[in-house]
Amino acid sequence: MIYIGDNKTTGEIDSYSINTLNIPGIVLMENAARNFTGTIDTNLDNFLIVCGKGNNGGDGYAVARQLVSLNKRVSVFSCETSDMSRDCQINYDICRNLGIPMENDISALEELIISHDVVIDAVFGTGLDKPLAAPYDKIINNINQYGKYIISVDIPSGINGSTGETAGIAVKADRTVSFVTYKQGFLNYSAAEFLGKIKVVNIGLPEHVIKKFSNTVLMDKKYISSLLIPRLKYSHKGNFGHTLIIAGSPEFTGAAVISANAAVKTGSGLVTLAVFHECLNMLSSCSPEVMTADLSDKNRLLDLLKKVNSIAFGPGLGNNPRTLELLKFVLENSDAPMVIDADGINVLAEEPALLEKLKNRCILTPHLGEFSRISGLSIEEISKDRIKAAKDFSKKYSVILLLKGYNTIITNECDVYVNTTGNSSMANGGMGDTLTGITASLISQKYTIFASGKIGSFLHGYIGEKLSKRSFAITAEDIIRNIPFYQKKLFL
Ligand SMILES: NC(=O)C1=CN([C@@H]2O[C@H](COP(=O)(O)OP(=O)(O)OC[C@H]3O[C@@H](n4cnc5c(N)ncnc54)[C@H](OP(=O)(O)O)[C@@H]3O)[C@@H](O)[C@H]2O)[C@H](O)CC1
Ligand SMILES: [K+]
Repeated sequence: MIYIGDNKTTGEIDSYSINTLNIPGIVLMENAARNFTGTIDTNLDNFLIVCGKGNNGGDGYAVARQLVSLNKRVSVFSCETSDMSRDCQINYDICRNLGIPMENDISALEELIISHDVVIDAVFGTGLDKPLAAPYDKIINNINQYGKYIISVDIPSGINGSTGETAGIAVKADRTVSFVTYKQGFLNYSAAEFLGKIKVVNIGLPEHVIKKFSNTVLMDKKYISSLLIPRLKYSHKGNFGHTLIIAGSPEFTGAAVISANAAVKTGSGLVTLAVFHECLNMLSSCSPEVMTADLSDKNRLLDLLKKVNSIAFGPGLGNNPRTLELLKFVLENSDAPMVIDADGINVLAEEPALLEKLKNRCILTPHLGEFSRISGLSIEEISKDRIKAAKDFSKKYSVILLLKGYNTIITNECDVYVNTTGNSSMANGGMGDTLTGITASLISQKYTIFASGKIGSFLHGYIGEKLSKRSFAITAEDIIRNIPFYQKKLFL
């Protein structure tokens, strides 16, 4: 499992390992350097390692030695040769003793970078604490301008590991090999262009140690598979629940159809789509398994509200008083767990008092704009720290919050899960409606609301990613058609 942490987390893990576990810092550094070196393609050669004076630089010197021991050609550029951290000094001295070519004259840097095939950036890691000034601005500019292939140690130098902001300028890495945790700042969209391909490696610490300091996790296939509930041979449709989808309006019948079809394909025993009267004759593209209901028939609706196992509310309903009234009616007459999306969220933003009624029974699935409306925070405020914004909201209202976007966040007040599946081939209308249907369907099948959000977002993005290998744009219909196949794959 990959945990997410900020600069403070690295410091805490470091000091716990050193002071409580009695692992000397130099051992941690050695493990970091060895595991970093292990990720480097064995065909690469001719490395220039650019080292700062802190422990990130120390990692760099240790990597230099590791590479030399693999018979690679290695040179080192030292940004500073005084006032180094203790472990940095030790590894610097070893490099000198081994006779590794070392340079510290900034006027030689450009030529050095040009004459090497790979630059390893070990200037700053989690200790970057101020804007960059000379000579570091020049060093980083040179790396970016002349580096043919750049691998950053822990963090691209110049990026703040906690916030993802740059210190004015930052290394644009082709690869980043990060230690122990995936840095929280990497989730900030502004950091994306600097990171390249990210890999997280351990420094010899068991998972239970890392867990002490982070409750934020990057979901992977193995984790999602561990959440799945196997279907018993003798189960029948009653075991897989009844999902009620309340969605659609004359302009947006598609949203309703998509959610309902996704719920069917995800395996809900029964699915009923409840729409306004004027939409009923527009549902020809609904999968034949979907039952329909007329929202103006209050008795039928009441009956459904009492017996269904989950309710998806919102896609395509319209942001208007009729939707708000309907939401109030649903909340007053049902205790079923709910997925609230799209216009369901928009009307909640108009009447925040209603949020009280969602306590412990609801997952909200806003995109950034919807989240801004319902939380009262600006998009800029949210973007600065999406995890914190999502967690605070979830805590305040006791709801599960699934904040959609590149690196979707799912949180239940204290634990945070980040989903990295999905890509821009899925950036088209109907994707959110699909996720809503999938999530509600999972809840009906006895998954917890939290697990449904996690599995739903992973599965949805996973299908999109797989299909995008052979298709340029992926539609909601493409996703829905492939749900059962990839759901099965997750069980393997
Ligand atoms: N548990 C782990 O994950 C381990 C990580 N390791 C590596 O250690 C670094 C963090 O090392 P640290 O020494 O804390 O910090 P840095 O090396 O990133 O940088 C600190 C030095 O940089 C100077 N600094 C900071 N900002 C600037 C700036 N803008 N301009 C110039 N100089 C700057 C700072 O100087 P000060 O004067 O501010 O003190 C420090 O000298 C982590 O990223 C990993 O790579 C361990 O190796 C193993 C355990
Ligand atoms: K670095």
